[in-house]
Amino acid sequence: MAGGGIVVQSGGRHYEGGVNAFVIITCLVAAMGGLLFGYDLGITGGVTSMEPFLIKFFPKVHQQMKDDAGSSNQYCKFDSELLTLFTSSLYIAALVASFFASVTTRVFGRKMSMFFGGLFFLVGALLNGFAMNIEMLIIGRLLLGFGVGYANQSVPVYLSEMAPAKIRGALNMGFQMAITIGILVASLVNVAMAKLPSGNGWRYSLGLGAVPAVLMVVGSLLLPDTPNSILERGYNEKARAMLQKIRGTKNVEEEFQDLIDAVETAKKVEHPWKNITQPKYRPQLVMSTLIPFFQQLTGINVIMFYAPVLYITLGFGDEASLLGAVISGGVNVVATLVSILTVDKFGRRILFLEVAHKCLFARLLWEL
Ligand SMILES: OC[C@H]1O[C@](O)(CO)[C@@H](O)[C@@H]1O
Repeated sequence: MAGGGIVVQSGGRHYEGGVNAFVIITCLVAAMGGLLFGYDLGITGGVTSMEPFLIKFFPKVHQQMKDDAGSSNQYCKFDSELLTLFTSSLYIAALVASFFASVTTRVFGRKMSMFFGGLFFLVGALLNGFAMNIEMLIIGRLLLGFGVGYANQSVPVYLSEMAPAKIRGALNMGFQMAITIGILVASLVNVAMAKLPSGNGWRYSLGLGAVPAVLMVVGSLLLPDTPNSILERGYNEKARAMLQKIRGTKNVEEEFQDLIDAVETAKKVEHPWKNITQPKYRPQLVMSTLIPFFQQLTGINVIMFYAPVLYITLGFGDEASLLGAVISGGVNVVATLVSILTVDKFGRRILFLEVAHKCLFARLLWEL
């Protein structure tokens, strides 16, 4: 979901400059972007399985659950379009926002997009945490979706452009790692909050997302725009000065020249959409669209969104279903870590083929 950034590949060259304060704050803000995406994916399943939440906003669903309590038919206990709209409006809003976010990211820079992303996350979390009615819940959730759209466009591009070449790959994978940690943290928060005797646990679960959102807003204000983005907008000298600043050295000529070459090459492409549909680019087009498409179509987000609800409909108790979500989230974190640690050893292709087989096997098992 990148926002059209220009990333220079070092091609084995060793540019000067390493990890410094800019890179560290970049990682922090990026981590918050990933964490918030994961947190908002993972939080609603647990919240919608909390009784006080259902009683307040979805009394009919709660009543239906009570009525069905003794029945062996566990199917469709949570059959409410409004309830599923609350959860899935996140992705609908993210989809819409990503169109605007790509323009903001290109025209106003990555920093601006990250700032907006953080702001959407913040207001969305507050609205949800203080929700008095369903409207506040859904509007809050839509704003969180806008946050996802903006953060997913800008953060990976920002990371790629700020990171020194030698740690660029690792940092990019760190974004996915942060997503999975966010999902796991959400499920742990739900386990703790469901136990609050006040019955207000759902408010804390939904509202706690405001904490990383504040860090993201403040962090993105502290961060500079990337040299690539400044260059793209035509300010060459400013871009060079910024590159020197973030790399902590005056000796950046080689990297700067590569950036200029990349921008020039990008400018020469007159009809990018027409070009990409040419037969010679078919493999790139197919891979860049169908791989993420099918990755989402594996149904992973049914698990991430609804794990506790799924476990409840399978007959688990309230606490066991929240713990089930912790286990799914934990496996997701471990699997991501294993792939980060092994990707360079085995190569992307082997890992990809191995994962495809596992997904197929798991789907077959599920259908049975
Ligand atoms: O780790 C799984 C998670 O990662 C994503 O695919 C994002 O890259 C989410 O859609 C999913 O919930």
